[in-house]
Amino acid sequence: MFERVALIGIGLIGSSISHATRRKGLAKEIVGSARTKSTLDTALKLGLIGKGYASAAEAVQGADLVILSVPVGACGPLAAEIAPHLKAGAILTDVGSVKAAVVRDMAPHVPKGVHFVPGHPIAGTEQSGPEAGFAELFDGRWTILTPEPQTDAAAVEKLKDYWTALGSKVEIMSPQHHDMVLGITSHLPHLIAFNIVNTAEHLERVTDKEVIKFSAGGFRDFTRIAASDPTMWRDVFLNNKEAVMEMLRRFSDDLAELKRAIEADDGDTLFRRFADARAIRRGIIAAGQDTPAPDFGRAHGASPGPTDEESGKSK
Ligand SMILES: NC(=O)c1ccc[n+]([C@@H]2O[C@H](COP(=O)([O-])OP(=O)(O)OC[C@H]3O[C@@H](n4cnc5c(N)ncnc54)[C@H](O)[C@@H]3O)[C@@H](O)[C@H]2O)c1
Ligand SMILES: O=C(O)C(=O)C[C@]1(C(=O)O)C=C[C@@H](O)C=C1
Repeated sequence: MFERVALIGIGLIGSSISHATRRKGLAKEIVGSARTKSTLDTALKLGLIGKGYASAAEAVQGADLVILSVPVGACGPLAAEIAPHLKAGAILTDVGSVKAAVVRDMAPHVPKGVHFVPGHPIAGTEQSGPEAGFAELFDGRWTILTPEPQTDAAAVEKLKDYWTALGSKVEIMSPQHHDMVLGITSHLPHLIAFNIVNTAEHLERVTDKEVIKFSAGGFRDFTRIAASDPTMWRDVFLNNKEAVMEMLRRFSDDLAELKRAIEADDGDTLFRRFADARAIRRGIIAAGQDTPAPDFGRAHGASPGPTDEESGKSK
């Protein structure tokens, strides 16, 4: 499908794209760049890229597909850096979890003749780094593309075909709609997980370690989500502020209703709200949308990559 694919950023998503691209033979050559030499060395050692470059500007030269797989906040500065080096006719895309801010930050740098088609695979795990990726990550999952209406239709179609070949189902929507939907289905759940794990940790000091010792399935599921990369999620919340604030307002209203029901011994309201939620979960399962992607990652022996803080990277 492509002569030369350039991966800028080779963490969980970049490395999974490489695995899935090679699984289907979708590119003659995959090259890449990473921010640190150790990531680049690992990517070369694992065969994720055939050639590694010290800078993104060098990596994109001659590529007919360029994919930014970096934290959302890094997309704008990287677009500015690579813009003069992009090949005419190339497709430029990203995989960021937020779309309106990425379009705002990247689009002004994209040269005429380069087709910018923003994207977001709704598939991931709590792991990060080049060793965390696996070829099946996108199988049966959605990828959302958010091109401007005036974007070259053939370029959009080609990227759609590529994500389909990587295993995804593809849908096209506006960046703003994407950010509202993901605000409630992905961003708010992560905020709640980060918060509940921290609250429990603070409580642990009071209850002398019992919170962790006796933690059951419910809390453990939250700790998996809360193990996600802090840099990635900081950038998500800084860049999808409006939608997340709106969803938080709605969430707080619903939580206040539950709180009032508990205070008032109102069992009917509690039962109704819990039954509604249970029906939604059962509907998701019936629709076959509860796919076990995170377990694939664990089965492949993935381990959490170092956080930027742990590896001493600054932002
Ligand atoms: N993890 C998920 O579940 C998931 C799912 C879908 C989309 N995404 C999105 O994909 C993107 C990448 O996430 P990931 O999970 O692969 O993260 P990751 O931490 O595994 O990899 C990120 C890569 O970007 C590089 N990087 C970080 N800061 C950079 C900078 N300033 N300039 C250049 N390179 C930089 C890192 O060195 C690393 O190679 C993010 O935008 C994220 O929102 C993540
Ligand atoms: O399964 C997980 O670990 C994820 O959090 C994946 C998840 C999600 O919320 O569904 C996280 C962020 C992405 O942008 C897309 C997918």
